[in-house]
Amino acid sequence: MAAFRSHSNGLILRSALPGRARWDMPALFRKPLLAEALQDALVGLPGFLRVRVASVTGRVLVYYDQTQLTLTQAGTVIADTFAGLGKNIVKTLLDRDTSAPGDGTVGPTTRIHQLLGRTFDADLVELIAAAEREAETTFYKPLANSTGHTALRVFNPLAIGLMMSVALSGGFPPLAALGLTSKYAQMAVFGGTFLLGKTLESVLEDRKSSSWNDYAVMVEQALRLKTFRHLHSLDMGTLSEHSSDQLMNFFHGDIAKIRGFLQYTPPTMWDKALNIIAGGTIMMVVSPIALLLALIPLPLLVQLSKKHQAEAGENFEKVAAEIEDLNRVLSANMGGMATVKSFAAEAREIASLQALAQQLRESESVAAHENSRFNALSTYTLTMGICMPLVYSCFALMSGSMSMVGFLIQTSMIPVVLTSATGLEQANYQYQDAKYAAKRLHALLALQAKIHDGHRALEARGIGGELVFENVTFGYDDTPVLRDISLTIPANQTYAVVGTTGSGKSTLIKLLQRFYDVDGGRITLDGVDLRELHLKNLREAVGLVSQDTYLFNATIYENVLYGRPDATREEVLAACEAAEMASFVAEEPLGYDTVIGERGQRLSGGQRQRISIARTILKNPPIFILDEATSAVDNKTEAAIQRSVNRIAANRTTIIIAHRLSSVIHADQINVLEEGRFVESGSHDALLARDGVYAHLWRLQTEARQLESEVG
Ligand SMILES: Nc1ncnc2c1ncn2[C@@H]1O[C@H](COP(=O)(O)OP(=O)(O)OP(=O)(O)O)[C@@H](O)[C@H]1O
Repeated sequence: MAAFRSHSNGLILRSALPGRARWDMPALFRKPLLAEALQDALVGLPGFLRVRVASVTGRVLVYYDQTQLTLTQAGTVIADTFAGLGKNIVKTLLDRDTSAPGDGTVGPTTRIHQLLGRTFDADLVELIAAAEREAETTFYKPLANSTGHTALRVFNPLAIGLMMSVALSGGFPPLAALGLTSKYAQMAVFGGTFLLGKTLESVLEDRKSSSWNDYAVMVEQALRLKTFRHLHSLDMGTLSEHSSDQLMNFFHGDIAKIRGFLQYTPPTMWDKALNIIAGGTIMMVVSPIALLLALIPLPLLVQLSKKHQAEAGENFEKVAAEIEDLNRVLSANMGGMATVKSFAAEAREIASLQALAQQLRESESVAAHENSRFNALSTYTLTMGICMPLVYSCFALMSGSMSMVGFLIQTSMIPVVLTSATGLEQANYQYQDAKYAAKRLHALLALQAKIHDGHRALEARGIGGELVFENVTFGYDDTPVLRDISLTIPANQTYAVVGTTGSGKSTLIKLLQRFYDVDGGRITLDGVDLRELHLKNLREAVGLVSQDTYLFNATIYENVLYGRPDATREEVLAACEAAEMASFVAEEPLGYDTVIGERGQRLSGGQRQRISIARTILKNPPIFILDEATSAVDNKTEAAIQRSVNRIAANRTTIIIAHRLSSVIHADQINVLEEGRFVESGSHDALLARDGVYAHLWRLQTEARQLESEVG
């Protein structure tokens, strides 16, 4: 579709495909905060499927739903949203944006980023530019080292050509004109310069490699930090859409690929470009005809390269996706080795890995074949490029229209120029790799947290602990999980929630910690809606012990200390004592300094739970939640955990979620949840007297216990 211009609303349409359009928005150019604010405001608007606002290029890219919006409407919404950001916000963001580089003018770095963003992949350039800003680094130093190194690499073959011309002909006339007539003196000058040049070349080669490496590593670190920070800003709902393997792949795969690209491609491309410019200029001075002949195959080479890039890009995406699949299977197998073995499913797993590996091998073979075909063709084309000017120069030398000096310089420059136009495959490979990595990272960084931080601070010490669920309704998707439930938990009371599997008990706790927000109704703490509280304050106020509490591959002591990192050793040991850990810690050869393995796998379920309880005791939150913590332990451990829980619950609001009713009989109130609704509430005795759902469950469990003890 033809691009049209519309200056009236500050947007200039650059390209439009069905459902996808890109506009220039000069007001956003080099205004990262403003761009971010506009992007935040556009994401989630009706009809907007994906939005990317790039300050580096000053462009807005939108994928929109054509059934809801026309192109013109999408443009109008963008302009209106920008206008609706509010003059004060825009001014504040503008001030902050422009204050960053100093004087508010467009600096050379930004200009270069903008140019690069329009020439190369905008996602990639923007990511690198953002990382540069964060790491406070630029590519200037490595670029300067590269330039010096390449200049010397061009000069050195030139010096050899000049030495040969002095040896084979009567000397170098410009030097003779300066009074240096002796061939030996001229040779000494060129030889000395050559030696000096070579020495400097190797010094700069070292500097070039190390400065590009330092730059790439700094960008990588900044990207890693940015991604890590962003992941932590996302809510559980958004995070649960990605597997942990996918999340790890952003760090191990994508960010590492961008570093690999920066270490190799820019220095290589810059090196080659300078070689072509410097060598081409020298050839032009010596013989423009020879240069023209050398350039004849270039259009063909460009065509070949374009075709190759398109095919390589497709192959590349396919291979990358297949590697991801393969890694996912590998990682799932490594994590679930015990399950695979217990189902004797090794052969099945090996077969599925083999099938994926075979598919990957075939795709890689297609990609490699395409690469080698391109290499062979481009080398052949270049050889033709070397032959033609060489033959011409020989004729010119024989006919006397080219001097020996000119001939030797010419022949030393032809390979410099033409070899620089080849060997781009690896650089292109790295570029494609980084381009797709940047695309994935951009999609991740564009995800918006659905949970927004509140503005009210609440000191943990000042919290009373009254919790109220008021007509709360919630569903993970369209299916409701909690249906209009209401419950008041007075401060310092212990309330239990019991009910069948899937009735929504854990969901209540997730809402309480604002991992998700309620769809309807509200939850209050001391009368304040949770959505108004600072998330950090809220989560500091809640201590959760659940079956899947994460334990780190560190010592027992360090795992408990995680509850309050500034606690003293005495406080940690007191928390461990309150959690009745002494007996099992004493059996460990290194006591509290025993490393417990990944996720605490060297310990039993009951031992892990006691560490988790000690961690929460150390945290000392005003609200304590126990989610299914005793379901997987024996009676003795359950009794130990129960004693610890009673100690914690004594002076704080406590919610116990349990299947085993024996662990909740002392609760001030027991609430029975069925299909997202509270169906019974009361004390243990009151509920037994009522002879409803709870009494039925109690009888079932009591009979089961009796049977167990008789069999035992
Ligand atoms: N992240 C999620 N995404 C989608 N659905 C979910 C998610 N977590 C839970 N559910 C669904 O919500 C319902 C309630 O789950 P919840 O974990 O709250 O139940 P529960 O009462 O704690 O069950 P259990 O006693 O087995 O732990 C279930 O149907 C479950 O499948």
